[in-house]
Order: sequence, then C-alpha cells, then structure tokens
Amino acid sequence: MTKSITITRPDDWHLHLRDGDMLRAVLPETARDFARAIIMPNLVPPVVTAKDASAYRDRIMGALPDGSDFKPLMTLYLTENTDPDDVAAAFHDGLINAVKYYPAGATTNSDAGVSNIKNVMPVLERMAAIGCNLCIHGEVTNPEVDIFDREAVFLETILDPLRNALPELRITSEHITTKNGVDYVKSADRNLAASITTHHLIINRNHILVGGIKPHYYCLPVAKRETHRVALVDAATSGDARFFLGTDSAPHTDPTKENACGCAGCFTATNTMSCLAHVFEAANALDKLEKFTSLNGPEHYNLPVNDSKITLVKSDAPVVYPSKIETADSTVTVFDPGFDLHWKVA
Ligand SMILES: NC(=O)N[C@@H](CC(=O)O)C(=O)O
Ligand SMILES: [Zn+2]
Ligand SMILES: [Zn+2]
Repeated sequence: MTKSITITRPDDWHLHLRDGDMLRAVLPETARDFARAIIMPNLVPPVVTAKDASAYRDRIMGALPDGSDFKPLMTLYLTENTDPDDVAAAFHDGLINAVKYYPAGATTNSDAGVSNIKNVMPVLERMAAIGCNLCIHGEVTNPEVDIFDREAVFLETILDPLRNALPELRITSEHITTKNGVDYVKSADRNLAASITTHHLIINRNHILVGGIKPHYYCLPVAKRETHRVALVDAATSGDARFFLGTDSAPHTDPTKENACGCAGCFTATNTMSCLAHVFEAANALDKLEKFTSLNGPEHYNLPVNDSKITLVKSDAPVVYPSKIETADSTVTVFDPGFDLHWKVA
C-alpha cells in the first residue's frame, strides 16, 4: 500500500556543513530536501566576525549544486572578544540570523567559546535589544559533573540565571536531550524554544554502549536513557510551537569516528526526513510532522514559512540509501536508525 503526505518544505535549524571538500560532499545531502538551514560556525578557525560569516556564506553558495535555491542562515561563534557592534551590524544587514554560544571545551571545536558568561554579557545585552537570537550548546564542562548530567546542570546554573537577567533575549536551547530540557522549555512562556535532533528521537544510551561501542552513535550532548528519548518524542510530536527540528547533522570522516578517541557527531542529512516520518508515524502524529520540520522554526526565528512543498511517500519495500557518502579523502557514515525506513521524499 502506498501512502503519502505533503508538507511545507522543511528547514534545518542546526546544521554542520564544515568547509572545503567536506562542505562539497555534504551540502547536496541537505539542499535536496531542505529550503534553509542555520549553519553552525564551529570551523577551524571559527566563524567569529561578520567578515568571516560573509566569506563562509560565499563558500557555501559556491558549493551548492546547480539550480539549488537552498539558503544558508549564518551564525557567529560567540567568543569573549566578540564585538557587540560587529554582531549588531551583521544582524541589521541580514547577514546573520543568530549567534552561537559554546561553553569552552563542551564539544567539537569549542575551545574558543565562552569560559565565563560574565565576559559576554555586553554582547548578549545588545542582542536582546536588537532581537538577535542566541543559540546555545547547553552543557556545563566542569570535570566533576557527570557527562549524563551536564545538560540538566547547565539549565539550572547557566540558562535559568541568564533568562532571569535578560528576559528579552531570544534563545534556542539547542539539541536538547533530556526530559529536564523539555520541561524547562515548556515552563517558559516567551523567548525560549528548543531544537531536537533526528538521532535523539531514535537512540538512547544503550544504542551506543550495549554489545560493543558504536562510534557512529556518539554525539554531544550524548544520548541519555530511554525515558528522556520518550520525552523528546512526546515534545516533538506534540505540535507545541516551542519545539522544532535541528538535525545537528555533524559529519566526521570514518577514520576520525572509528578511533581510540573518536569525534562526536552523527551524520543524518541523507535520511533525516525518512527517519522523522517513521518516528512521527509510530507516534501516531504524522499530522504534526509539518509543525516540527517546517512551521515552528520560522515562527521562533521571525522568518516567513517556505512557500514550496515536499511530498513524502511510503512504500512497502524499504528505502534504499547509501550507508556512506564519499568525500575527497575519505567516507562519512550515514546514520543508521537500526530499522528499515519506508518513507522517502518524492
Ligand atoms: N553534536 C556533535 O556531537 N558534534 C558537533 C558539535 C555540536 O553540535 O555540539 C560537531 O561539530 O561535530
Ligand atoms: Zn552542540
Ligand atoms: Zn551541532
């Protein structure tokens, strides 16, 4: 039996495209299904100034497949030396849609991030005044805090005090992985939303660790126990406007993942819409998929909804997609949900 669903073309509110050969390899995977994406600035060196963002946007546009109308939404990487005037000018010019806060040392290429939030308050105050969104990787880095508790501790010790100090600041709590994150976002009546990844709707920590270590399921924030995954699915499929898709598709080459000190990141760009249709159908919530992938994000970012549509078709035979994509020097493994996928973008 064939089933289909037509929805507004989706956007990805958290995406890593990298640069150079990797950019050229992964960009078509997102541009195929998505109209826009918020582009993460954690390159080496990071995208810190308006000038950096403008040059990076040009490189992305140069790597787009012919005829693609995909639009990258640029961000700046917040450092303790970020100039509020540079951020304000970039936002007013429409060059950037958000600024990204990485706690120093929390994740891939975050060393230039924030060590003490006090040192970035002038930038955050300016962003609150002009309506520029702050995207946050919400994990503390204190070595004493257990890695599975780092998100919950961040909410209590950094995010909540920040929101009390600057209630006008618009914030995206990115890639939330816990029921604590869901509940915290639900408790906010304005200026706070959360992105949820594709893989955190599918895997829990057992998938990473049971029966041998699975490097391609290792990402940050690390997947938590099943009760948290269920809370994320409930939030994503609820239709609540405060939750939307940010895939956090984060390509690393196979040798850097399958390594004694493997990199964090799951590459989901290739099969994200197939995975999401599966998850939403299993939750009896296919009618909420469009809100999660296409409507709630633009509302939070004060952007128009896309006018084009996509159709997802369900077939009896499993969808065939590559298990790896090629880059100039290596391969990148595509996220394996662990079950057959039957939905596909037509
Ligand atoms: N999510 C990840 O595990 N990795 C991301 C960084 C990030 O989003 O934290 C990356 O850049 O590889
Ligand atoms: Zn992150
Ligand atoms: Zn990310």
